Amino acid sequence: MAGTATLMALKASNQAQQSEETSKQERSRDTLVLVMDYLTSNGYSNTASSLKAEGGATLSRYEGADNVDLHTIFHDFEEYYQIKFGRKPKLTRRSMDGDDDDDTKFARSSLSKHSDARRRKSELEMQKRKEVREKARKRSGVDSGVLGTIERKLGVSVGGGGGGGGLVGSRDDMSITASQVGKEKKDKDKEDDPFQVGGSAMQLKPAQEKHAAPVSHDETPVMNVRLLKPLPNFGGDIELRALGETIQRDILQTSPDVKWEDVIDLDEAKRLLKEAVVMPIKYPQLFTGLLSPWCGILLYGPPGTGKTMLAKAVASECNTTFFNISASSIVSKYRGDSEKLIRVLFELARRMKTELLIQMDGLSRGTEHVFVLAASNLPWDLDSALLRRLEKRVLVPLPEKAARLKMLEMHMGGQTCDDLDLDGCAASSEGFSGADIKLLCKEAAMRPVRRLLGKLERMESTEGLEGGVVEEAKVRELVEGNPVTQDDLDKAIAVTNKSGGGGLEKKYEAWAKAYGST
Ligand SMILES: Nc1ncnc2c1ncn2[C@@H]1O[C@H](COP(=O)(O)OP(=O)(O)OP(=O)(O)O)[C@@H](O)[C@H]1O
Repeated sequence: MAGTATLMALKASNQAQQSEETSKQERSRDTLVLVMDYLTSNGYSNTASSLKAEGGATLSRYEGADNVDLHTIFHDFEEYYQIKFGRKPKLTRRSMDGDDDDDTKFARSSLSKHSDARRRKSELEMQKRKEVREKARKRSGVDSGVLGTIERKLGVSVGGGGGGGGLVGSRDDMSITASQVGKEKKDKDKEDDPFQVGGSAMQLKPAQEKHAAPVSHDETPVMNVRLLKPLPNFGGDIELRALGETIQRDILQTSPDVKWEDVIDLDEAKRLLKEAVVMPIKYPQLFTGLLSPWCGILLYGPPGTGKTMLAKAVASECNTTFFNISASSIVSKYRGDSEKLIRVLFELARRMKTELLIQMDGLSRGTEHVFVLAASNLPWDLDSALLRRLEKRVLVPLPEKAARLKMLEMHMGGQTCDDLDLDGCAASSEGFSGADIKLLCKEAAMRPVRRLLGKLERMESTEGLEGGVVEEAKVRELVEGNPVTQDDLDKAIAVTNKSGGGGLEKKYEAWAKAYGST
């Protein structure tokens, strides 16, 4: 029995050793492949060819995967390090024997070829460093083959001891860093505890910011700044935590301060949102059993029609936390990792107890409930499984004439204007979105300012104010004598193009008939 156990233990240890060896080899191969990709995409084609030749057939059979390159790895490592230690990692250091012009020389040599003399010199230096490092490695029993090749081909010095330097830190550097990491980790463990206030600094706001002091009305309006709890540690999964940080950066920590009245028209959408979020918070007793609140609402329609405004109104009205996650932040930043990002998003939303869940508990009668408000310009491209979960789908259309008139009145209300034919403007701005109307008004209001700027410049020179400014009272007087005219408004309509529906109105309506649910 004892003999069998020993045999099995030996076998297991042998297997572990083998798999470690395989991983090491794969890592070396992957490093080379990524370096080769990097060299090729950065114009070091000769070096890349030599590397390929020297790497042999194995290297030719591989190429970098779609969603990874050296640059991304460095970037992600920097982010991870920044999150963990609150500072950027030091990846390079100035070579002791390099002169101050090295950076310029490097830049120049990146564009042109090295001179022979310089190449010989650097080869000699590299050889010297390699020998030093080899000795050190022999002492520590670490293999040097693959890295040695990379160093040579990159022309990068990977120094041993104190005198090294170059693009990549030496292994000696790494081990020093690692031991510092170990030390810092001990000191930081307390800070990194997700349940300790005062932990990971990035996502925490000082407590006193929670109730920002009111400011005078001409300053930024009072924002209800929220105190976010530190991130959970996601069972120690560093990657998930980093994703969590990304999402948390997209959480609006201030109340967006948009009221229902600020959103013109869109009564159907407002009704549904109130029904789904606002009222269940106020009257949870009414929304139980079959009447449990909606879990997801999709707002769809042309760009600039008020979908984001509606979401902000919900967030302000219910004092909920607003995660504004756009498709681009999901797709571009973590290419290929969008599933993970979504998982973290939900994980985070479930754990945001102080702000979100206490509110959401009201909605979900104690179970962890997250309400999803999605917005899309292209609803027909959405996955049907996702659509099914967005129980209510509301079209947010281009504004009708009456709504356009209200928008024009709202924007032009604060301007010094002649008697403007806003009704006529509303009639001739058919097809404009709310955002287009805002642009149109800005353009109209800008025209008198342009005239004024010329006058102000002339005044500066006649009053000997070169470089100085004309008195505020005088500027105000000039503004009052220079209102927005009907001609300004007409010209603004003429130069402002609709960005809205792009002729898709019929398509939105058809989709609304087929899939809409209000
Ligand atoms: N119904 C509306 N009432 C008041 N303002 C509006 C309305 N619709 C649009 N606006 C104006 O247009 C701007 C852009 O609106 P918003 O960001 O809500 O559009 P959106 O539908 O989310 O656009 P996109 O689909 O491109 O993200 C708002 O800041 C606001 O000034």
